[in-house]
Amino acid sequence: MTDLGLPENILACLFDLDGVITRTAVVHAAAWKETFDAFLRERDGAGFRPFDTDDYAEYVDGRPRADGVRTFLASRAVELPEGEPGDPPDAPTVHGLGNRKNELLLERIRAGGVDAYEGTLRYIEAVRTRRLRTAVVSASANCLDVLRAIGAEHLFDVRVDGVVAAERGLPGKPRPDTFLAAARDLGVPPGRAAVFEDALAGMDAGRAGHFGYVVGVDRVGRPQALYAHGADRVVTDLEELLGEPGERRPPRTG
Ligand SMILES: O=P(O)(O)OC[C@H]1O[C@@H](O)[C@H](O)[C@@H](O)[C@@H]1O
Repeated sequence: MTDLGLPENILACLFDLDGVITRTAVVHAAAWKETFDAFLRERDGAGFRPFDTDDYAEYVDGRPRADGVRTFLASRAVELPEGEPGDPPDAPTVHGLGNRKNELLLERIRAGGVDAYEGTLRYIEAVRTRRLRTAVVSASANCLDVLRAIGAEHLFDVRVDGVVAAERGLPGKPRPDTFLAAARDLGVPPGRAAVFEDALAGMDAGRAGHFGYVVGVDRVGRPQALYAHGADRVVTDLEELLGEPGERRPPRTG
């Protein structure tokens, strides 16, 4: 292992955004809850079953926007027409619900700003100092704006986000294609790239792509779920990985 807590053969690090680099996973989750609860209340009346944190983790977190809508609604045996990407936010369609959520997300981001995980930024700086290559791999179409909000876009050699994936026709997480595309763009085989993810769908993508190492970032106290979905190692903050073997080395003499 290196002093980055990674196997020696790793040449590139592929970072998820929401929940790994920025404290935005909870903002997405809150916008989804408001969207789905309003939809379910209107459909099922006051006794509706609310969207909860398990629903978010299992059906929405890490997936592209429209896939999140489809996967959650399917879990409740609800079918909606697809509609069009430009549907208004009150349209009872997959894209309408997705657009409603995006409005609520952007309102929340405008009001509260975006915070980074400082430990992740320090880790990425250390990775780059050691001349490993870096990519951000996010399902979010808002990825570039969020990175710009924290002034971190220069930390990544490659970006494969919701916009890039749509342009290239890449299926999102839990499929491995966006991570594989990032590794390819960096010129590194998957077996020599490490994936850093907080979402179960992202873990599944890391496992399906046969990446060299998969780090689960546990922000919500569910390490077992991350291991069950393929993590090689689970940390609560990336800074835990810094300097690990170094700490165990005996002090130099002479
Ligand atoms: O709606 P956006 O910004 O394109 O994001 C898509 C998805 O991006 C993922 O990073 C989030 O975990 C999901 O909650 C979100 O739905």
